[in-house]
Amino acid sequence: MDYTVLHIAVSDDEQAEILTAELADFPFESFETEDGLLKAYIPAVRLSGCKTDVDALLARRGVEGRYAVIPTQNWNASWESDFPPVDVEGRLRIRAPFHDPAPAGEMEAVVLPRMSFGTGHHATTWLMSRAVLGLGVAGRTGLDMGSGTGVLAIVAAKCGAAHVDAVDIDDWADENCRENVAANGVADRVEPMLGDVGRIAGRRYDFILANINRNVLVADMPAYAAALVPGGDLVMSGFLEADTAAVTQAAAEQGMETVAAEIREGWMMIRVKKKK
Ligand SMILES: C[S@@+](CC[C@H](N)C(=O)[O-])C[C@H]1O[C@@H](n2cnc3c(N)ncnc32)[C@H](O)[C@@H]1O
Repeated sequence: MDYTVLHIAVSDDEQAEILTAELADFPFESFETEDGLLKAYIPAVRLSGCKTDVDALLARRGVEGRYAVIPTQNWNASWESDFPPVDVEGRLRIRAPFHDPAPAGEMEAVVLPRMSFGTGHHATTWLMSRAVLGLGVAGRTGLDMGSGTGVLAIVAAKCGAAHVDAVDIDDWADENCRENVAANGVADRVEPMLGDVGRIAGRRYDFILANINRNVLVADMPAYAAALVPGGDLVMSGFLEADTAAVTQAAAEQGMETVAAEIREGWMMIRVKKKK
């Protein structure tokens, strides 16, 4: 698959973070910032459907973007050289199949090298993964909304969750999630589903994981609250510190109180609980 990379010159990390958060509303799958340059990667076939809106966003923000096509390449080789396994406090290793297995006693999630979000290298995935480790999901039923590679659903299943629905709006992410769920031997407990919040109508969950973005989280909050059992946990990330109030307020309006909040590299993770 060909990818297009959008290059944007940024003045500082804060500007890079704001642009990243806004571009994450489009089907960009991966971001990196290096030497004052933000690079945002999108499957070439998906750019035409959003290029006008992306260009309008760049104009609003007063920055210029340069697009370049990256021909299909061996992402396996690229990952092997570029990405070490991700360590979550010695308790979880998120790795590709070509990395060494985790030491005995350490949990691992194997993510096949593709361009969908959720390799563990992004601060939000790291925060969410660590939250899952401490959530007490064993025997409970959960939802991973915006599942990307499926990494959070896989970690939840490996922590003993009875069943996890893994929902993503992106057909390519859904396909990648299916591969990863099978590769991790959790296909009996993780059910990948293509779609958006409409897919969870009528379903009930003990916990919900949602690493998406501020706008989707706020818009879908009533559906999350309706699907959560009383006393259930909703863990969210994908938004910046400045957006915390908007997300916690939307949760409070649906009868969910904030019980934990953490920040990593400017990105937030909060856990809210539905009142009993
Ligand atoms: C930031 S990634 C998170 C991936 C993974 N859960 C993780 O923690 O690394 C967000 C994912 O949400 C998906 N997404 C975006 N909008 C969505 C929506 N309205 N409903 C479901 N999924 C959505 C994207 O396709 C993307 O795979």
